[in-house]
Amino acid sequence: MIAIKRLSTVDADFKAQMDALLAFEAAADEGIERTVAGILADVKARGDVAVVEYTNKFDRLTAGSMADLELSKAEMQQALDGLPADRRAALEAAAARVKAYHERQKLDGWSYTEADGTMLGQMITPLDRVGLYVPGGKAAYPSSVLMNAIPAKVAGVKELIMVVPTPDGERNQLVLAAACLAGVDRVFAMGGAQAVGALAYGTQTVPQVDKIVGPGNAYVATAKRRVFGIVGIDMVAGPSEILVVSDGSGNPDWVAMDLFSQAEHDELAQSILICTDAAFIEQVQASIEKLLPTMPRRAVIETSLTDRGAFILVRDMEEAVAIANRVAPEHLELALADPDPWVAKIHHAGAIFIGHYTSESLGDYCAGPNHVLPTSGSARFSSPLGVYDFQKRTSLINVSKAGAQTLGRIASTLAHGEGLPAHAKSAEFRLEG
Ligand SMILES: NC(=O)c1ccc[n+]([C@@H]2O[C@H](COP(=O)([O-])OP(=O)(O)OC[C@H]3O[C@@H](n4cnc5c(N)ncnc54)[C@H](O)[C@@H]3O)[C@@H](O)[C@H]2O)c1
Ligand SMILES: N[C@H](CO)Cc1c[nH]c[nH+]1
Ligand SMILES: [Zn+2]
Repeated sequence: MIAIKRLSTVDADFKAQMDALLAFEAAADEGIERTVAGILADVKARGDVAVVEYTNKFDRLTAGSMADLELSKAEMQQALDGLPADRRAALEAAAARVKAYHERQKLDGWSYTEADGTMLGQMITPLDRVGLYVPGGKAAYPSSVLMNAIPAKVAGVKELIMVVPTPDGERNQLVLAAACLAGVDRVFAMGGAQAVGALAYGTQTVPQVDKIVGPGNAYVATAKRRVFGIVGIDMVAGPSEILVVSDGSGNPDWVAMDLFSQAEHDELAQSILICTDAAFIEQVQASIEKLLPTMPRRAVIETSLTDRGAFILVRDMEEAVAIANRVAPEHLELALADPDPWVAKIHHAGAIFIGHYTSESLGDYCAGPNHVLPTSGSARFSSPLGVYDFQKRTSLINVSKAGAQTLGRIASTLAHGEGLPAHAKSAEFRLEG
């Protein structure tokens, strides 16, 4: 039997068990921190040479220089042109849906003018150049190309630099086709902390970007955290997570497969079922036993489920919702007979999948919302990747002569209060009489 942790809210030590289940924080692991710090320092010091060395080592390549790692526009176009018709149609359909959703997110500037003629406002500008991290270690992610690039394009970012690891030199054609379709400007076949370092510091070949976005494993998430400040980052989007809230309605096979769908990403992924019905938990366990042997990625799924998965039995839906908010999962499925009343009670989740027909996997590919989502509880303070991540706000202030009289007096008084006389004088010089 696959040994998945069993928790129940009636257990005396339930809170401690929950803390242990969630305490695991791969991106903060000391060993990973040390490795990533070393790689970043080396990339900063030696640029291209270090990036090529680490890429050869971790992705088992034999690149002689950075030129060997940059993909040409022609190669991307060939990948798009060479796609089988069904794949191209699926890619285009997903891209169109993602674009339509994200176009609604675009922020517009605004301004207003006061009675004395003073104008105040906010101007929105796109970022100049962004780095898109597309994961590629354990699986290939053409969908992540679309999720990263389309909102950047909608925002009007001028230059998109994509990095993607190509283990053993395997260049995934769907990934390249997606990059071509989405209008990515340059693509480098590199990943991990070395790719994040190259984008953050710039190298002889890789241009320094203003912001790095996109999901990745614990090395990528740790590297993004460490370069924050030199460049912007979107969020901590690490190993995938799913939390299914069930009332015992629905099909246990569907729930089992939904748990697998995130577990198959990574041994460090986390799949949790919260259920009000003990008998249904047993049915899901039986479905897991039945379905797991059929899964090509069963080894990854089994490790993820046994190391990080859990079944949590709750007394009622109020408890289920409270625990879901405590977990703040990347993906939350409400596998309920009547889900709608519970949606507004969820305050912390990257994305909510409502009702039995909304499998999380539809959101991964083509529903429209972004699949780059906050993990490790960071949905408490972070949002899905969106157009707003690629836009900046700048304040606009145009004070009229009359406005300078009113504001000048207020500013002068406060500046004297702060002991900053130059500030006071600068305002007072503009006062009349
Ligand atoms: N949160 C989200 O929105 C989201 C979306 C898609 C995928 N994901 C997650 O992204 C992750 C993708 O991970 P992946 O591994 O497939 O690809 P990845 O591209 O994130 O990582 C691969 C790279 O990690 C580096 N690396 C691996 N082992 C290393 C080591 N021992 N030392 C130093 N560097 C090392 C290598 O440079 C390698 O190229 C998964 O955890 C998946 O769940 C998250
Ligand atoms: N579930 C991932 C986000 O955690 C996204 C993805 C891409 N492909 C399949 N799944
Ligand atoms: Zn997924």
